[in-house]
Amino acid sequence: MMVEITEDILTKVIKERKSATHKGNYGRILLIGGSENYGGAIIMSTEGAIAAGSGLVAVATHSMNLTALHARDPEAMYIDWRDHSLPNLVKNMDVIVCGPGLGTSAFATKVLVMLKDIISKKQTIVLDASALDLIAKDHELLPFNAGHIVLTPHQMEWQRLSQIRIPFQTDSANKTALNKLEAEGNIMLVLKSNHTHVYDEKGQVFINPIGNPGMATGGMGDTLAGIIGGFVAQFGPKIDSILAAVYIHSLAGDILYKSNYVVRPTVISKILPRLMKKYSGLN
Ligand SMILES: NC(=O)C1=CN([C@@H]2O[C@H](COP(=O)(O)OP(=O)(O)OC[C@H]3O[C@@H](n4cnc5c(N)ncnc54)[C@H](OP(=O)(O)O)[C@@H]3O)[C@@H](O)[C@H]2O)[C@@H](O)CC1
Ligand SMILES: Nc1ncnc2c1ncn2[C@@H]1O[C@H](COP(=O)(O)OP(=O)(O)O)[C@@H](O)[C@H]1O
Ligand SMILES: [Mg+2]
Repeated sequence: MMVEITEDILTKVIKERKSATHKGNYGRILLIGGSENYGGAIIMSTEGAIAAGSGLVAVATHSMNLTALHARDPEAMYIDWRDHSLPNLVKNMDVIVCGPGLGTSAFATKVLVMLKDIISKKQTIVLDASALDLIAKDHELLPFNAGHIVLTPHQMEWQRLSQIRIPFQTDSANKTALNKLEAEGNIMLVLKSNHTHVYDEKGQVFINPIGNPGMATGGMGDTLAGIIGGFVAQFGPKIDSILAAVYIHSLAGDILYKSNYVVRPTVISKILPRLMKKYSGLN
C-alpha cells in the first residue's frame, strides 16, 4: 500500500523548542563531501542542515573549500577531510551525511571504508550522490553497523545501485532490490524524482505529491540531503523525520515557484527556518 505524504507530517514532527535546552539537544551532524570540482555541493548540503536546525554542524571537505564555506556559513565547523583526526570527529556525531560532491576518487573510497569501520549503532548515516556511486561498484562499502542508513539516490544513481533501469523502477522491484542490499533491515530509501518515493525499514512506501520543475536545478538534492540529516539529528532517526524533510523541501520549492521561474536550492535553505516556525508548536 502506498501512502501520500501530507502537510500533517510537519506539525507532527516539528516541535516547539523548550527554553531549558542547548545546542547539544538538537543533534550533531557531520557532512562529508566537496572535492575540488564540487565544493558547491557540500556547501549547499551544509546550508540545508543549518537551516533545518541541527544543533552543531561540522563539515569535512577538501581544504580549498574552507574560505567559501566559512564566508557563506560561519555556523559550520570545518575539518580538512585528509586530517587524521577525522575518524575521532565521526565518533562524536549523531548523524553523518556523506556524498554530495565527494567524487569517486580512490581517496573518496577510503573515506567510505573509514566510515564503515567506525560508525556505530547509535548513529545514522545519510548516503547521497558520489557515495552511492561508489557503493554501486562495491556493495561491501555500505556501513551496515550504523543504527540507520538513509539512501537518497536520484533515479540514475538508483539504477547504478540496484541494477534496475529507470522505466522498471516500480515499488515492488525497488523493495526487492532494497531487501537484497540489507543485512540488518536498517535501510531507508529516498528515491528522488518529480514525485519522490520513500521506503521505510519495513517496506512501507510513501509518495511525495508536491514539488515542481522549477526545482530541477543542480544542488537541489544536495540541499535535501542536508535537510534530511538536520531533521534526523534534531527530531530523531525515524521515518517521520525523513518524510517531513522531503515534504518541506518541496513545499518551500512550491512557495518559491509561485513567483520564480527557477528555484535556487540556496533559497530553499533561506526560507526553511521561517516555514518550520509556522508548523512548530501546533501539536
Ligand atoms: N554545485 C555542485 O558542486 C554540484 C555537484 N554535484 C555533484 O556532482 C556529482 C555527480 O552527480 P550528478 O547527479 O550531477 O551526476 P550523475 O549521477 O551522473 O547523474 C546525472 C545523470 O543521471 C541522469 N538522470 C536520470 N534520471 C535522473 C533524475 N531523476 N535526476 C537526476 N539525474 C537523472 C541524467 O541523465 P540525462 O537526462 O541528463 O542524460 C544524467 O546523465 C555528485 O558528487 C554530486 O553531488 C551535483 O550535486 C550538482 C551540483
Ligand atoms: N521536475 C521536478 N519536480 C519536482 N521535484 C524535482 C523535479 N526535478 C528535481 N526535483 C527534486 O530536486 C532534487 C534533485 O536531486 P538531485 O538530482 O540529487 O540533485 P543534485 O545532485 O543536483 O543536488 C530531488 O529532491 C528531486 O525530487
Ligand atoms: Mg544529487
